[in-house]
Amino acid sequence: MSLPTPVVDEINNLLNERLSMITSAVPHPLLPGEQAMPSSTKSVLKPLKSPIPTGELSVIEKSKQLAAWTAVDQHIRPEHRVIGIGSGSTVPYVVERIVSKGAEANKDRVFIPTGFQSKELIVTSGLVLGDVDQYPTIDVTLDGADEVDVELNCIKGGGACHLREKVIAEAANTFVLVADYRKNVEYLGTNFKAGVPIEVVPFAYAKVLQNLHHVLGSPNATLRMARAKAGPVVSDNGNFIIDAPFDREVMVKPYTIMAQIKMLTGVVEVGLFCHMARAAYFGNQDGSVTVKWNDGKIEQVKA
Ligand SMILES: O=C[C@H](O)[C@H](O)[C@H](O)COP(=O)(O)O
Repeated sequence: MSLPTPVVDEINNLLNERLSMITSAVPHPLLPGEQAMPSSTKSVLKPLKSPIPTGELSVIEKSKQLAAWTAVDQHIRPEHRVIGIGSGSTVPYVVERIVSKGAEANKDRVFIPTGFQSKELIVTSGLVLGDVDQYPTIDVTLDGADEVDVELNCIKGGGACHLREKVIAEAANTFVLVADYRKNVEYLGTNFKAGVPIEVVPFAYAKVLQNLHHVLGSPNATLRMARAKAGPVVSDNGNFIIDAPFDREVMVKPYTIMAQIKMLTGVVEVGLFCHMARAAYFGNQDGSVTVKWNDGKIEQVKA
């Protein structure tokens, strides 16, 4: 049964009137049970804040900044939504560059930290914080390194963050390293003499040390001690860190020694990242950036 034409017209007029009120944002009396709309539905973007204090940078800091800025410009694309933020002294420049793109560019993005330091960087810059358990797939992760060899294997963990860093690196479709020129070496252990950082559960540290000394050939492996606290460094995961130096003939095959260390019971993670990085960016003293790719290509980028 159809309604008479005057009734249909009446209903249509009422609907059109109500629609024009809504679209022209004219407030209308509330219906029973209806809630008032917020006065504006437009989200207000808070300004972001750079983590880098203003002032002149030393040559090394400038090199870190160049590497970080170039890597951000080349690897964070507008469509990227989930970004991993690594740890160390080069990463603040990564965040600085991301922040410089503005609140609008970053408003739909979430940033995944590799530890306490990067979490603080993300939060204090005004970026949105997420975690890898919410975002197990990351578009791109940018991180520092203690040293990087010709095949882009690297030592990480100088700041005891390598367990989370490896998880965030593995979760990323693209993992990119940023560092200054001192980290660009032929084989690992060239300038970084402290050894391979190894995160161990506290209960097992003495046994792991014994194995490193007598089985794996690192007689000088030591438990990392804290500087402003009595006792050992405790990682963000509540574990201890051992630093294990190895001879050159061992370090030229980092994957082999990484696998051997990882097999020791009590070891949580080893600070050797092998065959993981897509590219490594090294800022140079002359203001250029050396970019090494995982296919062996090397580029020089002028600032
Ligand atoms: O645990 C710390 C991390 O692996 C760092 O990314 C690494 O130590 C490099 O740090 P930096 O950029 O300060 O040399």
